[in-house]
Amino acid sequence: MRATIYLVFATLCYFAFFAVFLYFVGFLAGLPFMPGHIDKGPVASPGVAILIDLALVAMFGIQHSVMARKPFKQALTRVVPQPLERSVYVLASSLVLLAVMLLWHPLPGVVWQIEAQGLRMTVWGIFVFGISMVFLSTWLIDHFELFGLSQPWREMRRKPAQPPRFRTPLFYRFVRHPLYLGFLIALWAAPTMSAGHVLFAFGMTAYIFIGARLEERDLAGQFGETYRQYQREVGFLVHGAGRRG
Ligand SMILES: C[S@@+](CC[C@H](N)C(=O)[O-])C[C@H]1O[C@@H](n2cnc3c(N)ncnc32)[C@H](O)[C@@H]1O
Repeated sequence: MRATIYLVFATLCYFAFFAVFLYFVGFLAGLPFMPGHIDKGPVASPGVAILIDLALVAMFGIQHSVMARKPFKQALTRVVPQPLERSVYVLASSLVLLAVMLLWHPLPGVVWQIEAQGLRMTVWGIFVFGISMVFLSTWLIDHFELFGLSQPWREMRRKPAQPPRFRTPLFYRFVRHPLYLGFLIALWAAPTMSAGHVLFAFGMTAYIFIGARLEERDLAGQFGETYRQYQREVGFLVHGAGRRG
């Protein structure tokens, strides 16, 4: 019964994540039918809007970075059952991302606008490619493990917890962070780029670089020489660039 409740909770967290992820795609794309998006939302003077938006991005970065670290996970499992630790992280991340999007204050002003229809469509194609790369990368690592469903499923089937596995399929043979690369592509591939969109893209780009460095420190600790060898052979975000000697 307890294991079933865990699985139900984890499934709810998973669908919450999925809904927020879809909303994020629409937010970033500025879909006009959305109640709010990167260029539509609460109005404030530019100075106030910038401060609020920077605080939101910082909140996202801090929550992600702190909750993903081992000491926090260990502390969390003192109050949350081990099989639900990942689901709680997924739920917290989804809620924080939702808050960022709902509280986001658009900034007026266009930084660039592509006029040619063909070129606009090409940039939209690149955006879709970036989002697809994010989604596909989750499956390459282990989608259900990453989003906290495998853990309670194993508990229900009375299987032992599995240690993390290091994987390098497909994209991971060319760059160490394809999922983050997909995000970066989607953040910057905009046919019309507003000042607010640039602020969001800059903030998230900074977080991605910091987050990836922290993640690599953990991965090197977990997988030792195997990961350090991978760092020497495979580029950081671009094939052949950012290898660590
Ligand atoms: C949101 S994913 C991002 C993965 C990677 N940074 C990327 O951009 O593709 C973060 C999780 O993936 C795990 N991870 C990163 N690289 C991995 C690899 N090559 N094999 C298995 N797990 C990996 C990390 O330990 C972390 O739990």
